[in-house]
Parts: sequence; C-alpha cells; structure tokens
Amino acid sequence: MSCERCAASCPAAGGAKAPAVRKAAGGVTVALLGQPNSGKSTLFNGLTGARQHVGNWPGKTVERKEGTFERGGTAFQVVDLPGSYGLAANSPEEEVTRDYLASGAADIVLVMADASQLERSLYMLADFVAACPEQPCLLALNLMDVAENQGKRIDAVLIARRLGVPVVPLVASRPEGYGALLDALARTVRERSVVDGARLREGIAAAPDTIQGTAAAKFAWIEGLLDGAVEAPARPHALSRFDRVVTGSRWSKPITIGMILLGFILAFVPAIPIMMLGGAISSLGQVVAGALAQAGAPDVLGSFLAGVVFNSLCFGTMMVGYVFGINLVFGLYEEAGYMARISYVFDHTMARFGLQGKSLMPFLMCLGCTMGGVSGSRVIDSWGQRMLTVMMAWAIPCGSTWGVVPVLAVAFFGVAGAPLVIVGIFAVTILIMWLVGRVFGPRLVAKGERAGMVMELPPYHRPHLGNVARGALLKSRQMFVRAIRVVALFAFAIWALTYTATGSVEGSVLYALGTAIEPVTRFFGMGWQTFTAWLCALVLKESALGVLSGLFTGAATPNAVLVGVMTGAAAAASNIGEVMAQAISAPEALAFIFAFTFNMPCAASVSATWGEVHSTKWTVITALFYICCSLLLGCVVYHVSALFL
Ligand SMILES: Nc1nc2c(ncn2[C@@H]2O[C@H](COP(=O)(O)OP(=O)(O)OP(=O)(O)O)[C@@H](O)[C@H]2O)c(=O)[nH]1
Ligand SMILES: [Mg+2]
Repeated sequence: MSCERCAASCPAAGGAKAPAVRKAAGGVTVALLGQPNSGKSTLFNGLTGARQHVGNWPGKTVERKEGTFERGGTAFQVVDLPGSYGLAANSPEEEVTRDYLASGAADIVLVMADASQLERSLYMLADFVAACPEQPCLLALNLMDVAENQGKRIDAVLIARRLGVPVVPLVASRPEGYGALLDALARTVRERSVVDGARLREGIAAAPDTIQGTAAAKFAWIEGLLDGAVEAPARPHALSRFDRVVTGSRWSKPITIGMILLGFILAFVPAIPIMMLGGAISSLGQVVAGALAQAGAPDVLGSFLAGVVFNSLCFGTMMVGYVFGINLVFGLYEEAGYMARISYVFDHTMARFGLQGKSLMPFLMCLGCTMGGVSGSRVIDSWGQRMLTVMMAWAIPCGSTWGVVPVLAVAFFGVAGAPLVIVGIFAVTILIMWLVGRVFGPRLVAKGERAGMVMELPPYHRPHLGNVARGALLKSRQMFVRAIRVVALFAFAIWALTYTATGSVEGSVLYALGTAIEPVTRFFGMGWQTFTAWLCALVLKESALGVLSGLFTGAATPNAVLVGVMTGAAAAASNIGEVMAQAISAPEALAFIFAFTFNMPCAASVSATWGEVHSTKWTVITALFYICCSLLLGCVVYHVSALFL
C-alpha cells in the first residue's frame, strides 16, 4: 500500500528530499520501526539470517538494511530501519527512517517496543500513528524476557483490543519463538489492520500547538492505552543500585578502568590457543620447506612457501587471535549494556579533546592491537569524531611495540635507564595525540559537533554468548582476510629483496639498497640495519626485532631475516641487545626506539583504517603524518641525545 496520507502528514514529507526508495516488485514489504535498542536488528537477523550489528546501546543501525525471508509461500522483504526516538527528530539516521515511511514503500510496518520500558518506548508508536494513520501495522512487545525478569506482567490482548491491531509479545533473540509473530504478520497482511488513533488525534487537537503540548498528548494516549495492562513491582531493581555505583561520581572511573583491564586480560583466554595455532602453522612451514629440500626441490620454492605462504598465514592467525579475544570479551560487555556505561563515565574527559566517550574504547584496544582499536571506532556515530579518534589512536604504542622497546631500552640504557625511556614514550604519545587534536581536530570535527555524546543508558541484559561469539568470529574473519592480503603482498616483497642463492645477506638487494641510502637515513639517526627494521615495521611492527636480529647477528640467512620479519621476537637471537650495543651507538638506538614506536602502526592497520573511514585522502594523510612524525622524532632524538650520551 502506498502510504500517501502518511507522506502528506509525516513530518518528514514536507521538507524532505525525494526519498530514494523504490517499492519492491511482488511480495510483502515489512518495515521494522522502533526506538533505538528495541531489538529491530536482532529480529531482522533472526528473520532473514543476516548478520546486522546488534549490541546493547542505542544507535547502532545508521543505514536502512534490507533482507528477505519466505513464509507460507509468501515472500517477505524486511527493512531494518535506524532506531529513532520519534518521527520529528533531526539526526541523519532519523531522516532515513522518516523518508522511508514517507515513501510509502512499506506494505506493513512492524512497530517494535521495548517491553521492559514500555511507556517510553511506545512514544514511537504514538508518533507513527499520528503521522501515518492509514498505514497497516502491528506491534511487537520485544524483550519480554527482560520485562519478566523485572517482575512486569503485560496484558498484550488488552492492548491489542484497544489499538485494533495485533500485539505480540516477543523475545527477538530466540528465533524459535517467532511463530506467533509470523501468524500475526500474516493476519495483518490479510486484514490490513490500522491502529484506531481517533483518541490520539483528539488529544493532539485539544493540546496546545507546541512541541511540549503535542508530546504530552501522546504520552496521555499511551497512559490510557496501558492503563490496567501493565503490572510492575514497586521496589527498585537491584541493578539500578549497582548502576548508581558504577556510573556515580566517586567510584565510576576506578571501577571502569579495572573492568577494562580485566577485559584485556580475559581476552587472552580465547586468544592464546589461536596464537599457538599460528605458531604451529609457521613451524609446519619449516617442516614443509625441509621436506621439499630433501626431495630435491629448488631452494627458492621451499623458501617461498615457508617465508611467504606459511608465515603470512601464521601472522594472520596470531594477530586474529587477540582480535577475536578482544571482540568476544568486549562484545559481552556491550551486550550486557556495560560499554555504554564506559563511554558515559569518560565522556566529559574525552570532550576536552573534541571527542566523545565512545572514543575511549578504541584507544584502549590500541594498546593491544591498533587494527582492533581502529575497527572498534565503528561505534562512533559522527564520521569526523571517528576519523579523529583513529588518527589519535595511531599514536598509542601497540602490543608489538612493547615486545621490542623494552628489549632495546634495557640493552642500551640498563635496568635503571629503561623506565625513563618508557616514560618518554608515554609523554610523546600524549604530545602527538594533542598535536593531532590541534592540527586536524578543527578540520574533522566542526565546532557545533564538538558536544559530548547523547546516549541513554540501556538496561542491563544477560548477554547471549552464541550471538556474541558469532559476531566476534565474523569480525575476526573480515580482519583476517584483510590482513592476510596486505601481509602476503609485503611478505613477498621482503622475501624477494632478501633472497640470495648463496644465503649471504650482503648479496641481497636489501643490503645494496640499504647501504646506498644510508647517508640519508643517518640524518634521521638510523644506519642501514636500523632503517631496514624501521621500514619493515611499516609493514609489521613485530618484525623489527627479528630483522635487527637477522641483520646484526650476522647469522642471518635470508629466510632467517624473513622469519624474523614475520614472527618478530620469536626469531630474535637472545643476545640481540648485547650484539647491537656493540654495533651501534646509544643515540642511534634511542632514535630508532622513538622512530619505530611512532611510525605508522602497520600495513594491516592502514587497511583497517581505510575500511572504517572509507576515505583514501584521510588514510593517506594519517599515514604520511605518522611517517613524517617518526622520522622527525628520530632526527631530533638522535641529534639531541648525541650531545649528552
Ligand atoms: N534479552 C533480550 N535481549 C534482546 C532481545 N532483543 C534484542 N535484544 C538485545 O537488545 C540489544 C539491542 O538489540 P538491537 O537489535 O541491536 O536493537 P536495534 O533496535 O536494532 O537498535 P538500533 O540499531 O540502535 O536502533 C542487543 O543487545 C540485543 O542482543 C530480547 O528479546 N531479549
Ligand atoms: Mg539496529
């Protein structure tokens, strides 16, 4: 049915741009409408088998998504609309929803309400009925399990009688219980039932013609609709007392920091077996190479298989291990409703940097893996704030950096000097983040957009481990595929540059290139070996120690260098620090430490950044900024420290 009256009366219709919505040919189009976090995407996934992002905080779905399913010989097209609090609001996501309704593309609108906070959640229904009085619809009272846990009892039959359309209690996260909803949907298609909104219209007509007056009339209608239909216990829910502590002014920050640290530690539980699998893949590569050599295959074949193919897989698997762990643990936090609290607690602090509370999680995730942190920025709704978050997050030293820096710091500056180096690194991190905020902040986040986040705190839910694990697997798979492509490409390049038939590094292209450009790299405080390690770190941060090990100990065969490149510390000679301490000066080591730490994180992070921000221009700007910063730092640190060390 074309909802012409809706289009005429819908607040969106007046000034809205021509809706880019076309009606599907054949079948029945069902639009899911509801306030944020009411479970639309969960139902959408359950009905269509799609994998839309779901999570317990408002505002995840920002674009219209479509999927299909079949029931009783009828093809249904389901449209997952972005959540919005009403139809008169102004954010871009809310415009998507309004424009869609105004287009008349939906045959049936399925209004989703959160049964655990029904009165507030039904405001969308009131708005919809006022705007689209002739649109056939039905109402789903979702999150019934949560409402029941709160001790609420809802008389759906009474509400249905008052509305004149089917009203179905629902637990969207359990698709096996969709029978009643699908029956009600089929009935709505047959009967084209519309809500009896006469009382609502009378109320609105009698109310003062102001936003507040109209809203009061809508809430009065909801009150009448629910009168005698909802029974709720009077005592406050125990969790709301807990919430007062975790979001209150006194303990909120220490508790939040503790919970985040716990999350990072717990992430190792699923990560370690996956990382061990990665190690096994690398060893398998060596076995295969050895077997090929014994069978008389050309050396280049074994070297290529072990160095490029198996080591790429090894690195991809190892990296994805922690990414999976982080996604799983923080996915559980998100599902439980705790992530929204983390963002809330730090919102004010982050606003000082032009960011918002939601930027904190990506920052923290970057301490483990920049790629994971970058993909975590997806939760930030404003593109400018997301880009700025990613740009700042690149400055945070990742886990791989911490595998390299302490080894070198102790070797060159002793146990007493190393902590000073670490403090220096933290100070420069903050300096660079501040610099990024000052230089790029105004270009990315307009003054008006610099407000903190606006987000209601969702009620706590018991997380569904299966759903969260599936989501984490999906994200990890996407990341693995992205990483492996980049890694394999660079691994091939490095392999080609270090391969020599004799096995001596001096004969390799890398050696020739490195020594040729050494006069220039010396200006930035790095000799050819440290500069090569710096270059390899552009591809993979953890490669640096392995490369240094290969190049300085002299024991490096091309494949040892490559294994170092791919597996980092694992392949590093245990005495690398001592050997380097004899080969290069302390200023050069310090220059390398700083240039390496603040270099762009790794090629996979660049690819993840592009994947999140979809801007080649800003991805390139970010990469160039960090490469320049890193070289500049190397130069300054080298020349200044040479005066003292
Ligand atoms: N316990 C329980 N949780 C549910 C149910 N339906 C959805 N959820 C959870 O509620 C949260 C919000 O679900 P979403 O499907 O993302 O909500 P949405 O309406 O699409 O939200 P926006 O895209 O932000 O508008 C998620 O944590 C879901 O797992 C349910 O019936 N019971
Ligand atoms: Mg959604």
